[in-house]
Amino acid sequence: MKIVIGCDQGALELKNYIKEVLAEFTDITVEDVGTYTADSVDYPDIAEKICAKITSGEAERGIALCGTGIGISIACNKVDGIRAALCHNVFTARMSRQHNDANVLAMGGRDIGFGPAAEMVRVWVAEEFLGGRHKRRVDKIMAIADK
Ligand SMILES: O=C(CO)[C@H](O)[C@H](O)[C@H](O)COP(=O)(O)O
Repeated sequence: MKIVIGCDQGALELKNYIKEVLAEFTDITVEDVGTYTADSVDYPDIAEKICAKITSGEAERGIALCGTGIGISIACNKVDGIRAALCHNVFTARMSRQHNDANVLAMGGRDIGFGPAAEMVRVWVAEEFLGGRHKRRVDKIMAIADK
């Protein structure tokens, strides 16, 4: 599985740490679309880069990070085909995969500590979508864009 990861200046350290966590997985490749320095950038630009990799099929999933995770998750969810979940703990990270088939995990670098973030990422990359009644609901979410 290929995962695309990106952040703004509010989550640069968290992004670099998460890349170390993802390196534990031999079956995961990571593409970092920035930002790469502490200089201020606009998180919607990063969100667009992340989502483009997913909608083009270059990456299966994404991890999107800003100070709170709020702005970048809002931006990602403007892109058709993206289901970005702003998660705060292992439970929400797990549910975002099992029930929502989230293809983007959003977190806040000024919110989540490195330890909890590592556990969330490990769970999120491993969990599968449960389908069934959840597929019906996810299908309804995705159909909203066509209305
Ligand atoms: O978008 C956000 C809030 O939803 C993020 O937290 C941003 O990282 C934050 O707004 C950036 O703030 P900064 O003061 O420009 O670093």
